[in-house]
Amino acid sequence: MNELLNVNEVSISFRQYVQGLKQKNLEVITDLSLDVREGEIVAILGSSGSGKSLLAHSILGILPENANQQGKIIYKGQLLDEELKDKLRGDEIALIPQSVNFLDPLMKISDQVIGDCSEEEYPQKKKKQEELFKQYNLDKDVEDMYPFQLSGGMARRVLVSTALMNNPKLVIADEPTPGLDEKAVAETLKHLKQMAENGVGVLLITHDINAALEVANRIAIFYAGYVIEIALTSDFKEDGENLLHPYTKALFKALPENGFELTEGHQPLHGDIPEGCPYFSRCPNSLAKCEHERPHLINLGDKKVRCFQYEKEEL
Ligand SMILES: Nc1ncnc2c1ncn2[C@@H]1O[C@H](COP(=O)(O)OP(=O)(O)OP(=O)(O)O)[C@@H](O)[C@H]1O
Ligand code: NI
Repeated sequence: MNELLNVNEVSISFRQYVQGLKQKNLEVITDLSLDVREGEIVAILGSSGSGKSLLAHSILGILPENANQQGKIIYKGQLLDEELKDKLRGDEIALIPQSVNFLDPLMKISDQVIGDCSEEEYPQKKKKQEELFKQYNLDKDVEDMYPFQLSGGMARRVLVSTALMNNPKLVIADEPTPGLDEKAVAETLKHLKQMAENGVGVLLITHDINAALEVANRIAIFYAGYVIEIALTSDFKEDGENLLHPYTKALFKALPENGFELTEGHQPLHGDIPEGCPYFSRCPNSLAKCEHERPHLINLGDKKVRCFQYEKEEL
């Protein structure tokens, strides 16, 4: 599978004013690395507020003004700078937004799915929209409806159709499942799978571990703004023996089918990250150096882990 997206040591922080004119830098994402290949679903699993949407917005080039980004994002071998992001956004790189509020309440559905286009382009775009509606089970009369007339499931299918209008190569789905009933979740996940089968690379942002386990090929686990492990989804099956990081192992044990065995403590918050390994205070097998030294993301081939225990195995 060819590599599509390569996020290389990206950090995102915000300048904040504290006590008058004193500035503080609040780092939300630190040295984040991950890659997505064609036809692959990579899930990013992290708790609320861990910076998942920020990563999506950074890839799309829609970060807020006061954000500061470091590191490199490579798309198909090319540096994804602001100019290229502008060019590809909504085209080769598409977002399935977190909320159906992204739909314009005052605009007819077909017009917003098709988007701005020239008169010459219109017939072809209209044809594509009709094909997508058929594929996603949206009746012809939905075309002339307004968002308030759609059920939740229909609105989600409209968002999926909108993302697919311009045949994207990379789709970023930002928490597409919260608040949906079981059937709608299954349907959304099925759509993501279909995209991947058609060669699209999908970055699935979620805090729903079960959704990630169901469709992803690989799962990147966020902890305190770091990716602490990139695991194969199959590592979460059976007894979880193949998982590497102690946090991922704890997460696995906390799955309902494994008895909700939670570890003590909580994730350090932005701006309060210790100088050493962010998991040090909770880790059952920490080494002396973990307190003051931070491990990098150790490359073990398809899998990666940020933990000194695996240093000797690095490729
Ligand atoms: N414009 C901003 N200025 C300052 N801090 C911000 C700004 N936008 C986001 N943040 C900070 O970044 C953190 C991460 O936000 P983000 O929306 O990426 O989280 P998330 O992982 O997507 O959460 P959720 O699961 O709730 O969607 C927030 O907790 C907030 O502290
Ligand atoms: Ni979010």
